[in-house]
Amino acid sequence: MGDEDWEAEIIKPHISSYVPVFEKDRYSSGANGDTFNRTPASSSEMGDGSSRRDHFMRSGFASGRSLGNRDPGFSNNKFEEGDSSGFWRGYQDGNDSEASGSSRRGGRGSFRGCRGGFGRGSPNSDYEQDEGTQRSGGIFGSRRSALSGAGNGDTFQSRSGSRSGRGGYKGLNEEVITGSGKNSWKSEAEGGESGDTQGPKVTYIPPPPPEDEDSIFAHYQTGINFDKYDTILVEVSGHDPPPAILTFEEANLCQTLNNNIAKAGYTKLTPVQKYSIPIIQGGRDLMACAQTGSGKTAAFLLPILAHMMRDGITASRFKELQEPECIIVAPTRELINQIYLEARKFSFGTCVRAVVTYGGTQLGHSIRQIVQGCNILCATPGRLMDIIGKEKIGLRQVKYLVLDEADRMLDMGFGPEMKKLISCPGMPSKEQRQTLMFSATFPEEIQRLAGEFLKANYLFVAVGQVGGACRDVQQTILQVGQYSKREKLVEILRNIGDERTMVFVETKKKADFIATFLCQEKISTTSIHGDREQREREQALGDFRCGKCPVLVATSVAARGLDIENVQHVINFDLPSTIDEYVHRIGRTGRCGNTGRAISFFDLESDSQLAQPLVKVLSDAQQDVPAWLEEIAFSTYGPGFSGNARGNVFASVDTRKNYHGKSSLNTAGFSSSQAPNPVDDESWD
Ligand SMILES: Nc1ncnc2c1ncn2[C@@H]1O[C@H](COP(=O)(O)OP(=O)(O)OP(=O)(O)O)[C@@H](O)[C@H]1O
Repeated sequence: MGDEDWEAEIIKPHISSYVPVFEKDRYSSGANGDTFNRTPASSSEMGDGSSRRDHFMRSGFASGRSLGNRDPGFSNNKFEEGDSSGFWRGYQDGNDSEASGSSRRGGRGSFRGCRGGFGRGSPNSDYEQDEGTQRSGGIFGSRRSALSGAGNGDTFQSRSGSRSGRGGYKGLNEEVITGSGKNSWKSEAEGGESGDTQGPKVTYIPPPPPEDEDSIFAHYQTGINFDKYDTILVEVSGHDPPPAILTFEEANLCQTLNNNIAKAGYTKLTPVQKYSIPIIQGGRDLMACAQTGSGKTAAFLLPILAHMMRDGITASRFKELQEPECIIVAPTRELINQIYLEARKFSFGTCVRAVVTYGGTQLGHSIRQIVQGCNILCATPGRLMDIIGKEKIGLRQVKYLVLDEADRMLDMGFGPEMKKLISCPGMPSKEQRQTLMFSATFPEEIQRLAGEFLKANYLFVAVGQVGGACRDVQQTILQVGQYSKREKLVEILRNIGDERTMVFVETKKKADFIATFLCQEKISTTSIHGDREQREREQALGDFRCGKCPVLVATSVAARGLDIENVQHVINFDLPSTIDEYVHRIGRTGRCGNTGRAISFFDLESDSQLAQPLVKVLSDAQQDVPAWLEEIAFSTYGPGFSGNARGNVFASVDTRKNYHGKSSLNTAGFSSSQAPNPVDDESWD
């Protein structure tokens, strides 16, 4: 079946009339609606459709694979709006369960353009992160990927047999807990290499990052609102915080670090950096919460590197067992790789060696990198435990443990693994190491869990509203029913033109479907989600980054941390189930003082539970709140709800205050909550 035939199958309902007209940016630096007393951070190519299509076929998503040649059952369903028996309806209902998947599986096997996930056994949603999210419940043994290698035209490959055969498959890409001792951590990669399981061998070796200085220090420009960061209120709580610094000079970094900072184009500290750098340099544990895109990565990397240099760190040598001084963990592969590149940049010209390891890549390759020397290990959790289990990494020298996207690292998905990590033999106790947690969101319950990882006197830094959205993102919420979403999406994307846009959907299969659909519409698109091979994921991200594919359809795997230049729009085709997720997703635009736009499709049928927190996020960020959304929020939560009132939607402050603290001003002039007896070490279980 030719492409034309495929296109003919997409039924086009009438185009709805409303397309948001993007106003001129209307960032307001006035009163921010924050009801807390805080101090300001500063006291002082694709032209025509056919080429887009061609490109789509060449690279990234579904590349080289037939968009035709589909299963008759699938084509019979025709993606018709409202066709309740069809595939479209099937996944929109979220019934992705294994039980209901048999008919879809047939369709999936031969529908090669729209790969991945049909009939996958995750109920309701294929929400995924790299590792761990779905490590319990119904997905064991149910995962199957579809096509391999981008651009190679490969045929469908199911991995489900081998995975389910291993038993206890607990992650999307790696890890099986087999039960005992240090060897209980097994990965897909390990299975393939050690031969003790039947898993497929993971052979992907990521290309080495460029070595030339220009590439290492390549950066994008700060935006027009960068200076407005200074007006954001900052609150520090905890006992005896050190004063903030105002300039890089005050950080007293060594010359090499200063050179690297200058080469990176940093001239001025962001608020989270002003407060976090002295806290970390002072040896304190830290939980820092600051808006997306405001420089949290450098806020922990710079003081750690400064300490390492101050301590006269020596170049680590080839050894079978490496003992890094710093371990950084993050929830997704792409994010940890990005952090690694930042670490490499700031440590340029020093003897500090950073190494990255993450799932979906050949374990042997990671080990070869590690044994050559490792001062800073950047890792995703599953792969980290693998490497520790293989006795390639020892923990005795760990002085700094960093959890980026810390709320995610401590939640149900990764929390148990993080707990295992800190209980690993050799890991210094929390009193003996420095533990640093960073995120843009920090729900109260997660803050309490964090106490187990942090010294009792840790400091809490809140830049702006904890869990609040970046104000440089213009947010628009549109009421769009599920059967009108595709048309609305196309309408908006045509209006946007070639500006870089991330489209978030809720499931992996929908990511594929929407990417395929956009391709049909001659909009050059690629996709990233957890069922794609790592090679494909990196290819997709690369094509998006360089502008070859201006549209990236993504699941939540791309919601956090990714720092991609020039992402001007985020579209929530599906709203996420939590407001924190929403905040992270829209934070892929409007970074580092640049402006961005986010449009979200609000489906009355499925999104009403998000109305209240959405109203709050919008009003806190001084965005227009649609009257209809307020009405839904009121009707859902009753007359007591006030969109502007601070509800219990976020942890608006350091949770220790709710129990012990009283606010006072410290010498630096910022509010400091006295917390002499902060969080007790609550039992995790
Ligand atoms: N002081 C600075 N001056 C100029 N650019 C900076 C500065 N600090 C950070 N940046 C740049 O700002 C961008 C965003 O930084 P970063 O990715 O660390 O944000 P983040 O706060 O971790 O975001 P997220 O919450 O989405 O993870 C990066 O490109 C980074 O290089």
